Amino acid sequence: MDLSESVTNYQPAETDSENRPQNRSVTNVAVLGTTGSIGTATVDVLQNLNRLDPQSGWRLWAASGHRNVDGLLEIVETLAADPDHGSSPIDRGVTPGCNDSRRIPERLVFSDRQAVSEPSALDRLGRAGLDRSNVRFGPDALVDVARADEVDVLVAAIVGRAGLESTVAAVEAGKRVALANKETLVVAGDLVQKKLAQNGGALLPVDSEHSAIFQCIASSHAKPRKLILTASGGPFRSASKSAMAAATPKDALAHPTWQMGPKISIDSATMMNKALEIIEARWLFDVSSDQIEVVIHPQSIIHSMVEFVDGSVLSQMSPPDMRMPIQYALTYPRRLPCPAPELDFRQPSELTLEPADLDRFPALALGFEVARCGGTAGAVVNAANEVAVELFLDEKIRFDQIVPTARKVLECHTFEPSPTLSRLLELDRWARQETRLCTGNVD
Ligand SMILES: NC(=O)C1=CN([C@@H]2O[C@H](COP(=O)(O)OP(=O)(O)OC[C@H]3O[C@@H](n4cnc5c(N)ncnc54)[C@H](OP(=O)(O)O)[C@@H]3O)[C@@H](O)[C@H]2O)C=CC1
Ligand SMILES: CC(=O)[C@@H](O)[C@H](O)COP(=O)(O)O
Ligand SMILES: [Mn+2]
Repeated sequence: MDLSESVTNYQPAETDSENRPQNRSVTNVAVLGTTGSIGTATVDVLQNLNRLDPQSGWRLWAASGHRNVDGLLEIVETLAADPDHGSSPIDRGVTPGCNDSRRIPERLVFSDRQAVSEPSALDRLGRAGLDRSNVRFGPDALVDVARADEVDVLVAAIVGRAGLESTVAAVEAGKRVALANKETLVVAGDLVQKKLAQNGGALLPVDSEHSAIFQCIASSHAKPRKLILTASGGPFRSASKSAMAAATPKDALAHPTWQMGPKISIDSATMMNKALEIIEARWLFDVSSDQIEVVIHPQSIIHSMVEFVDGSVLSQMSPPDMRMPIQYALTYPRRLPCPAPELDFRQPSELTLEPADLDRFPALALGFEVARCGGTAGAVVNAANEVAVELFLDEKIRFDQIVPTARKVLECHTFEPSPTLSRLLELDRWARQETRLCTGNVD
């Protein structure tokens, strides 16, 4: 089944409500990775939708954090004080506000058990109105949330391979998944696509480039001939190789246009982010690697482009603010006012496009190769990259060692074309160990 078709054929929220338990007009959203950059932007979108969406109500039914206990509790406290959160439009019309218990997420997951061991954290949970029975610990609790009957939409906002199992569980349960966690498709795109076809859910892209492509395809109802991914070029777009070799974590984290978590910020600096996005696009839109191009667009206004068979090219533009693609994945096919700023074409501005430098950014060739190979290649490169990024942030390797290390680990592995999920997870563990070994960082 063509995934782009399954995405565009997805039935909108109006028809969903008939099938929901108790005919709820409130959409229950589970945001995994709530404390992160995408997670907090999603909470802002939900609060805004409750103020503006006359057709439905939105509730953060489940939230998760890993280490940032205070951050998660602050989010719970903010929502508990928001009279619109969790209420349906009927509640808002008849009795403004909703009962307090619905403002508080029904499930709170701390995926790192150790993070909540202090008594002060447990006290604060109680003061926020959380019943201890609603709080779960450990990675298995993420999977339970992703499958829960009450969940209408899962926002997959955990960073890295750690987001894989919960995203797969939601796909298996036939949920609408708003996918920020691109690593899921990098590691297991083929398997996820097959599970999606079997279970009838929907995978809606949150990643800005893929949301842009999806918006172009959805509005033209035609199959694309080519996908043109835009890349900002990151903080080292014009840097020399020697400057990149000497780059510190602080230099590399300073993304010119986007505010993002540390791992994706380093990926943008090496352009491994674009490599991961090439692989993500290959699986999400069921195109071959030959149908994908990358072009540098430093302003991050054109989020990507699609070329059709007649040579027409469509692009999607908006300011660099993730709340727009997040909201579209939640409300598709409806468009609603969004808290993100607007473009102002009355101000002088420049939108430029330039070719990518494959020599200074070897990640791009690696991305195309992995997208072409499929099989076990994505899991291995992803794991090696995740470890190499951590090592760079800990100042154990240089910036310019990240991508060559990922390639080296890929070349050390024996390719398998049709791995199972458990085999991919085994290779993920192997590649992490191999990365530490080949960089001399074994504990
Ligand atoms: N930020 C952006 O603008 C964009 C991000 N994306 C993708 O979205 C995903 C999230 O990115 P971003 O929000 O920037 O990342 P952040 O680092 O800001 O947030 C990561 C989230 O994942 C949680 N987390 C970290 N490790 C684990 C783990 N082992 N198990 C469970 N949860 C964990 C963190 O919890 P805690 O903080 O509590 O430890 C946090 O909630 C990534 O896959 C990224 O590539 C895609 C496009 C744009
Ligand atoms: C916001 C988003 O989608 C990021 O993936 C962004 O694309 C990163 O910017 P780069 O283009 O520099 O990788
Ligand atoms: Mn992106």
